[in-house]
Formats: sequence, structure tokens, C-alpha cells
Amino acid sequence: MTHGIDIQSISLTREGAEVFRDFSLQLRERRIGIVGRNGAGKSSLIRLISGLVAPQSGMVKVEGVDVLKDRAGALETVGLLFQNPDHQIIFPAVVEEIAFGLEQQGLSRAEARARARSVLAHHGRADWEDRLSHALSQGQRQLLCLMAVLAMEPRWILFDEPFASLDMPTGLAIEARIKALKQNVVIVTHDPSRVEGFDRILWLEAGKIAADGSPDEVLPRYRAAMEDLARSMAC
Ligand SMILES: Nc1ncnc2c1ncn2[C@@H]1O[C@H](COP(=O)(O)OP(=O)(O)OP(=O)(O)O)[C@@H](O)[C@H]1O
Repeated sequence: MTHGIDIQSISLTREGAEVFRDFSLQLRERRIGIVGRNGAGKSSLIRLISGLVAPQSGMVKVEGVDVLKDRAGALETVGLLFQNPDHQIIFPAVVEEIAFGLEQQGLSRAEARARARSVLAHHGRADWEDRLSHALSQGQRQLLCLMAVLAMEPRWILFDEPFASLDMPTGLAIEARIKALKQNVVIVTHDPSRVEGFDRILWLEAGKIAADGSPDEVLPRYRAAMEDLARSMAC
């Protein structure tokens, strides 16, 4: 049985601004979308879930792993893809980028590189073995980040606006890859059409859940509210 993601009474303040106060949430579904306006706390929430941001109080467990206290366990349990691959990629060489997380999980350097090469081959990118990350296109760098996360085989993968800077074919290709993943997936997006057909949608507003339910329950209300706001902002 899956324990899923268990967020208990989180309070988070960033640079003096309160983002969450006594916030609790349980996530078990396989496909979860998070929508909400700029500054609602969507990125902060998935950073909390992956253990990259520490709350002032409260606890986050993913599949029973305390992601703040058990960093090695967290790497095996939850992977995060940043919106901008350039904020994620550390190494000049593609193979090193994929091997790094595997070494963090305890593989030797040689084992990690061999596994990285097999991951590239599995995704039909064996020819990237000797490529430099910065010489890839934006969409290709995003795919590299996805492969680096998938290589670690986490049970949950969190995506922070994965489509924001991709052209249409690359966006569709990444969307198809995400759909085919066997892992549990959480996607933060400003585009409701990307999360139609998901199991659960959360609408986050100023650090609180404004709506929580199926896409049919939440997305029409979200779209209508955003359209109302747009009308009130129009000059
Ligand atoms: N690195 C940071 N340092 C300090 N404060 C931050 C940082 N990132 C976000 N915040 C603050 O946390 C709050 C929530 O931001 P967050 O990025 O989580 O929202 P979001 O819903 O993902 O917004 P967007 O849709 O614009 O990406 C905002 O008030 C923001 O100013």
C-alpha cells in the first residue's frame, strides 16, 4: 500500500513573507495537477515535498521517508524537475549529469557512468554520451533533467511548470513522456489543459487550498475565476 505524500501542519516563511501557515495535505493519487496564480505557493509546495526547502515547523513525509532528515532516502523517493533546466544542470557533460544522482545513491563512479549510458540508450539518446549539456537545446536539456531524475527511479516525480518554455512539438513530446511514466506524478502548471484527465487537481491560492477535486470539478471553476480576473485587470 502506498503511504503517498503526507504534509502535516507546515508553516513556511520565505524572506519574511508567510507562504504557508499550519498547512496539511495528503496526496496518494497517481496523477496530480497543481494550478494557481503567481505567488500562490505552488513552487514552494513542491520544494517542500522534495526536501529542498525546510519549513519553520511541521513535517513532510513521502512514502514514509522524512525528506528533510533522510536525504539519501529522499533521493530514492522523490525527484523534482525545475522549470528551468539551467537551474538544475550542474555538470558540463551529459553523462556526468545523469551519473551524479546515482553516485549520491551509493553507486561507484564507474557503475554510475555505466548506468547513465544505459539510461541514455534506453531513451534513444545513446549519441548524447559525449555531448556537452550546454550544447543541447532547451527542450533537450529538459529531457536530460528528466532522464537524470528517472535514472534514480524515485517513486514520485514533481514537475515545476515543465511546459513553460518549450515549443509546441517539444511540449507535446515531454507531455507524452510524462503521461507514460509509471511513477506518481505531480505537475505544477499555469495551463489547465495540461492536467485534464488527471486523478486530482489542487487549486492553490495565497498558501491555501481554494479547490481540491477531479479536473471536472476544479478546472472549469479555475478557468472562470481566471477569466473574471483578467476582465477586471483589462485596461
Ligand atoms: N527563493 C525565494 N526566496 C524568498 N521568497 C521566495 C522565494 N521563492 C518564492 N518566494 C516567495 O514565496 C511566495 C510563493 O512563491 P512561489 O514561487 O512558491 O509561488 P508560485 O505559486 O510557484 O508562483 P509562480 O506561479 O509565479 O511560479 C511568494 O510570496 C514569493 O515571493
